[in-house]
Amino acid sequence: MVIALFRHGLTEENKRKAYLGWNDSPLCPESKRIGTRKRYDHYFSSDLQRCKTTVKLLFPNNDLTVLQELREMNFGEWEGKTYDDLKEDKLYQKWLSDPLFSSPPGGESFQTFTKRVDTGWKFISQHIISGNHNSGAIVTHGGVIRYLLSKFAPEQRDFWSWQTSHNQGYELRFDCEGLRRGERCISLLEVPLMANENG
Ligand SMILES: Cc1cc2ncn([C@H]3O[C@H](COP(=O)(O)O)[C@@H](O)[C@H]3O)c2cc1C
Repeated sequence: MVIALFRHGLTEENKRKAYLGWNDSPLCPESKRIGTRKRYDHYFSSDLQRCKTTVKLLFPNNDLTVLQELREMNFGEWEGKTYDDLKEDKLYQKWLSDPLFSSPPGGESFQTFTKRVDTGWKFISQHIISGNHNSGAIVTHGGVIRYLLSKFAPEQRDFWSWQTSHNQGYELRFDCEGLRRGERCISLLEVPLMANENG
């Protein structure tokens, strides 16, 4: 069984390097030209528009389940702000030095974020297993992908060491029992996206 992870296309706020969690931002024109020939049995997307637009671009006309649990971490008062905007803020400095154990004001802690993503993952894995599907693809956010790779990639690496590009996804291959038991996957494959000739 394969579960693929794709990050949404580049947005205007990503370009500005602003914190973008539960706020949204339109995809840049260049990210609308991305495509893939890969196809999966079922598709899942974060409910934020940048992911819903991307899933339609990559996998048009397919069965889609939209899940709020697949959202990026909520950055609260820091949404839309950049490092330069925040660098003098004491709470921000504390979060940067210890992001797993402090949280943005009005936002989510890392623990709340990961618990929510775990709920989404459980739903997705049960959906794939009970539907006898061989594969599923998830279109979500950078932080969600990093967390899922730190938890399910064959090789144990921490959250920060994973790269999440807008131009490349990952396929995680599980055996059915391993997926059911929440174990790490058997193999991990990088899946480059390509420029869509129709774009
Ligand atoms: C713990 C944590 C620390 C982060 N630091 C930056 N981002 C990242 O989160 C967002 C990536 O989301 P998108 O894929 O929608 O562009 C970026 O705004 C970037 O700030 C983080 C995310 C998490 C979970």
